[in-house]
Amino acid sequence: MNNAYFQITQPKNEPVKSYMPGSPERIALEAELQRQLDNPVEIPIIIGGQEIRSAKKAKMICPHDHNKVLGEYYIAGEKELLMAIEAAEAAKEEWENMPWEHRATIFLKAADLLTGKYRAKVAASCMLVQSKNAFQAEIDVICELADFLRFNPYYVQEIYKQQPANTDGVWNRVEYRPLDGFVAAITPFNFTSIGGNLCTAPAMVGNTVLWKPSSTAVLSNYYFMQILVEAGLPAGVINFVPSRGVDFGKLVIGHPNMAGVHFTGSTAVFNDLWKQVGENIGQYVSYPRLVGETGGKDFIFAHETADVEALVCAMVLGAFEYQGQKCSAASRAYIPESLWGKVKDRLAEEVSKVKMGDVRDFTNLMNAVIDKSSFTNIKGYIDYAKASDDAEVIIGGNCEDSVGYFVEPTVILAKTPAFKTMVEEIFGPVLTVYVYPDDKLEEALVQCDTATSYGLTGAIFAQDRAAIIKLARALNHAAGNFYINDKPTGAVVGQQPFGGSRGSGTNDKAGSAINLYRWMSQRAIKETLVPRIVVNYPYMVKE
Ligand SMILES: NC(=O)c1ccc[n+]([C@@H]2O[C@H](COP(=O)([O-])OP(=O)(O)OC[C@H]3O[C@@H](n4cnc5c(N)ncnc54)[C@H](O)[C@@H]3O)[C@@H](O)[C@H]2O)c1
Ligand SMILES: N[C@@H](CCC=O)C(=O)O
Repeated sequence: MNNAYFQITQPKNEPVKSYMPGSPERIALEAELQRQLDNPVEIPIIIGGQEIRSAKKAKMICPHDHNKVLGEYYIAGEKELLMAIEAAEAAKEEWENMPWEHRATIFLKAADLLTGKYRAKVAASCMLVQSKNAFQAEIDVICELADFLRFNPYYVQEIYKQQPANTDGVWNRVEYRPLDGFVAAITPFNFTSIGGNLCTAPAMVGNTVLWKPSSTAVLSNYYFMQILVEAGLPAGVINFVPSRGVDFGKLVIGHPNMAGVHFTGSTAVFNDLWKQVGENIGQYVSYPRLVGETGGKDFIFAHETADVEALVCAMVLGAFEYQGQKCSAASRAYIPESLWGKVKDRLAEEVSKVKMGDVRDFTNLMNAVIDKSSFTNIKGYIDYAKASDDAEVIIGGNCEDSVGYFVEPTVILAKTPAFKTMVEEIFGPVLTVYVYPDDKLEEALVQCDTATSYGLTGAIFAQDRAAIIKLARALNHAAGNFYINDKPTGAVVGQQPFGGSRGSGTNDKAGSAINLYRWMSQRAIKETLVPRIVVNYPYMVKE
């Protein structure tokens, strides 16, 4: 065997393309959107490198035009899930023994395929099936996903370099083994990059994986799976199994060789998975690693010295980009009374300019929410606020689902800081504002810190440095991603490692070394060069 130390150079973030009218990327994307609309597809399950067609299928539609069918996908049932476990187990030995630089190359190549020849295809699929505008699709499934694929191998390399100290005559080494079993990656609808990261991060360090994508994101997730295959991912390393959550839970989560859960989604589902693991705890070969990034009730907190224009811009983009369907979306704001008049007028003015509709109209900032049940849930919160004496819907509030699942950007003014929409995650374009008296800053900070069970993202707006320090301290545990004079969304891999604590997850920071450690199991080796052969301690001599 030839040996050498290889070096992945520190990656750069994938540049975000502009999609200006007439640009090559815009022309390619528009053509691809039409091509996918005209050509419905059929998506197989992928197990052990084979395309599998089960007895059950479901339709994929455009949320902004729900009569438009993009195709169908096959649903893995009990038989297919058991096959996938077998395939992951069969692929494990060869995969974990592959030299790491060869494993890394597969993901680096996938990034280049994604940002190169498949850019338009994958971006268009994400726009159509998840109802994202061109910019939101570009930052998600192209740039962020490529960043995960390039930064994670670099972090793996930096981890593998870490070695313990030696003493005279002893060489201490640590090896970074994959986990002793397979990993279950369960992924949400809202970010294809998260789907791609959750299955590839454990695989990069030698694990094999069952990937359960969300039922409303199968199309874009599948196109990414195809890229991994083209990049050279061996059969069985990642098995693509769209399936019902309950089936996946029952068969996969409780399996004795299940070594880790890599989850992103709602807090309730993660709690349920954790309980299932607890119920099966005596059965596992190893204690499963549980990594979950979950819900949020993310805040913007303004101080009386805040720059109103910057604050309003952050409120609009933070709350309404991608229809508020980001775990990081601003969904509650605390505004001092002295600024509220101006903030309210400017907010109404900016929201009135926001256009909503089909993703093919590039002048739309907003599109549809993901599905009927999400639409009904969001509308329920808005109707609750309309009917309540403790709140007033001051902007938007209309919902219309005859063509697509459209919810207007909505602002609710809450009279109490514990009003339902100030506290519960809605996951839609609804921002609730609580106006606090300027002389009650401390109380408002305590409310912001303690009102919800979450701790994901939050932003403060202030120009006074002493105020920035005070607010940052008071909200120390309220957010795992904390922003000063910026919106609480849009974390970039390699710049703002992402994740929260409290009810928002295990804070194992997606796109960072911390996350990758969770998929490794160290073996510490002590090698003694010339072993001792005398049992007695040196002082056990006759004087
Ligand atoms: N913290 C983060 O980084 C982050 C990022 C994105 C989304 N989210 C959160 O995700 C949620 C929105 O996404 P979603 O609607 O896809 O979430 P979800 O919890 O409904 O679904 C997530 C995944 O879990 C699966 N699932 C559902 N029930 C299951 C069960 N019983 N057993 C196994 N799997 C099951 C779903 O099919 C899906 O694949 C929001 O709460 C949002 O805040 C968090
Ligand atoms: N990482 C994304 C949020 C992902 C959750 O939905 C952001 O920072 O806005």
